[in-house]
Amino acid sequence: MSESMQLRRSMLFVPGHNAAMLATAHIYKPDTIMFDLEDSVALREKDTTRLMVFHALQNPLYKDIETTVRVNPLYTPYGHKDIEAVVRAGVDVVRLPMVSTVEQVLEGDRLITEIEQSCGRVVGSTKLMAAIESAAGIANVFEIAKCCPRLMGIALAAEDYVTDLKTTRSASGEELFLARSRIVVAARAAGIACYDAVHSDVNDEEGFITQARLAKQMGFDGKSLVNPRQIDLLHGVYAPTEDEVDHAITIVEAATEAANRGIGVVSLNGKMVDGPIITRAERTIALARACGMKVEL
Ligand SMILES: CC(=O)SCCNC(=O)CCNC(=O)[C@H](O)C(C)(C)COP(=O)(O)OP(=O)(O)OC[C@H]1O[C@@H](n2cnc3c(N)ncnc32)[C@H](O)[C@@H]1OP(=O)(O)O
Ligand SMILES: O=C([O-])CC(=O)C(=O)O
Ligand SMILES: [Mg+2]
Repeated sequence: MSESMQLRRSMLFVPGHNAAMLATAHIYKPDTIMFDLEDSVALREKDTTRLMVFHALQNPLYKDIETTVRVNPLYTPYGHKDIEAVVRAGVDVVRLPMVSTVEQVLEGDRLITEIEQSCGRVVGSTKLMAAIESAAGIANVFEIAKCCPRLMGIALAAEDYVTDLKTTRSASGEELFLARSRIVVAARAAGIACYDAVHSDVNDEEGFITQARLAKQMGFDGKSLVNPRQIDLLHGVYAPTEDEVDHAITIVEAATEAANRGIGVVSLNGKMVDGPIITRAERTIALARACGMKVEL
C-alpha cells in the first residue's frame, strides 16, 4: 500500500445554481467537491447553472481540491451539454447519475474521449463515476464496475434506489444491505472506489454516525454528503483510533522481526499474525498518515 493513499472519504454535493455555495464550498475541505447539475437544479435553471459551474471549475480556489460534477443523465436534453462543458473546464471526475447498464457508462466514456480529443486534453485524464440508483443497476453492478478503465468508482444513490424498490429509507438501513454489499464487492473486484449514500436528514447526527460506521465496516471508501456539517463527523468515523494505530504498529514490527528471522507466521498476545493481518495493519498506518496522524515506525 502506498503511503500517500488518496483519501476518498467525503464527497460534498454543492447545488450548482447556488452562487454563494459555489464560492465558499472549498473552505469546508471535503476530500472531493461535487457540483450538482442534476436533481438540485430546476429545469429552467439548467443552462445558467451549467455556465456557473463551468466558471467555478476554472476558479483557482478549486485547483487544490478534487472536483466532481454530477451531470444530468445522457438520456435527458442536458447530459451531453453538461459533459461537454465540464470536461472542457477541466473537471477531475464526471459523475453519471441513474446508471443501470454498462452501455450507459460506455456512452459517457465515448463522449468524454471525443471531448478530450477535441480540446487537447490527455485521453483518459477525466475520470468517470457511476451512481447506481435502481434495482436494474444493482443487478448489473458487477459488469458495470469493470466495464471501462476510466471508471474510478461507483456510488450508491439511495433516495432513487429505495423509490425504485417501492420502499423507504429506515434508520437501520436494512433496505440497503443487498445494494451496499453488491457495490462494495463489485468495486473491490474491479479495483475501483465505492461511496455510500447520502444521509438526507442533516440534523440527525446520531443517525448519520451510525450509518457512516456501518458503511466503513462494510468496506466503503466514503460517503456522498449533502451538508458541510457532515464532513468532520465522517472524517472522525474514518480516522483510525490511537489504539488501532498502536496495535497496527505492533503487528508490523512483529512481522518485520519475524521476516528477518525467516518466519512467515508469528503469535502476538496469543493471536496469529500472518499475511492478511499484516496487510490490514499496513492499511491502518497508511490511512492514519493520510488523515494527518503522526505515526513513528
Ligand atoms: C438525493 C439527492 O440528489 S442529494 C444531492 C442534491 N442535493 C443537494 O445538493 C443539497 C445540498 N445541500 C443543501 O442544499 C443544504 O445543505 C440543505 C438544503 C440540505 C440544508 O440547508 P441549510 O439548513 O441551510 O444548511 P445549514 O444551516 O447547515 O447551512 C450552514 C452553512 O453551510 C452552507 N451550506 C449548506 N449546505 C451546503 C452545501 N451542500 N455546499 C456548500 N455549502 C453549504 C450554507 O450556505 C450555510 O452557509 P452560511 O453559514 O455562509 O450561510
Ligand atoms: O447520488 C446520490 O448520492 C444522491 C441521489 O441522487 C439519490 O440518493 O438518489
Ligand atoms: Mg438520485
